[in-house]
Amino acid sequence: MIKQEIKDLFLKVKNQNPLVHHITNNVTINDCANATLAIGGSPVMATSIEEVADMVKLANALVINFGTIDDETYASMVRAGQAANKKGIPVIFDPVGVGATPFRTNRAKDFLEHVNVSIVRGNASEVFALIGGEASTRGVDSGTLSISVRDLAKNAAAKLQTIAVISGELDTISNGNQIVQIENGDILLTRITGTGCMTASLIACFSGVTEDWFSAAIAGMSVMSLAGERARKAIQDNEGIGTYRMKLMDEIFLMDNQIWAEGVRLL
Ligand SMILES: Nc1ncnc2c1ncn2[C@@H]1O[C@H](COP(=O)(O)OP(=O)(O)OP(=O)(O)O)[C@@H](O)[C@H]1O
Ligand SMILES: Cc1ncsc1CCO
Ligand SMILES: [Mg+2]
Repeated sequence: MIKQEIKDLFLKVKNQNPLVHHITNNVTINDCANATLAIGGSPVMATSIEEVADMVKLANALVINFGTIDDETYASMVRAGQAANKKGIPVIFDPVGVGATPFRTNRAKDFLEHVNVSIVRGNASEVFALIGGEASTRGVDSGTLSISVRDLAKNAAAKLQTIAVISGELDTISNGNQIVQIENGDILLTRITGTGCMTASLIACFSGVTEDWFSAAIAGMSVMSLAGERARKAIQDNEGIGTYRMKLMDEIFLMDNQIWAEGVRLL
């Protein structure tokens, strides 16, 4: 059932070319723009508080990523988020590094008080920190956890009234009732920066063309993990993460409903 709905989303993205407004970090911003283009969306990255609300008026989805947050960018994020809520487009929040420093954790909590987030996408320790857990986020990378990822996804979705997407060895998506896990992935995805950030962009593309944001979240997350698995098979033994990064972008570009349906392993 969910699989058929997701299959239909690939063509919708390609036909509708959703505009995804990002306010994101300055490490992986270019990768996010290219991942958006590769799946069939249009990216725009605009940060000034003077224009973010106007840009949201044109957009089909909004990505907010805390990677290199500062006070000025944060104010723009709140303004853009509120404009997106008013318009009814999905807000995808990537709480990068939350749990690592009090500044990030406090700002993330403040953001959730001011903006209705449709989908939270993070690694396990970031999402755990977001719901008040004692997480061990190492900079922007996930640490160990004292709760199962299934419980974490379900609790986070219920507590934050959102869809929770937790990436990891098994990706876990919950809307508070249902839980879907994705078996695909490859450890090399953790050896290049921005695969999580790009996942949020992919989710935004899918959620910009449907009202079924749960399916959109599963679609975006599984495209990254399946593309990562396929990219590993596409590199030679004497090639490393430089080639892998390029192949990953190729596999996102090549992804369609058929490749997806044949390769995805949902639990
Ligand atoms: N142990 C693992 N084995 C296989 N795949 C993994 C593993 N850990 C993460 N992944 C995959 O890596 C991708 C990114 O997830 P990750 O949890 O590393 O995000 P992240 O920490 O937010 O990344 P970034 O901050 O660099 O953007 C996902 O597709 C996920 O399935
Ligand atoms: C490495 C890094 N530092 C801040 S944002 C970012 C990109 C991955 O999240
Ligand atoms: Mg991340």
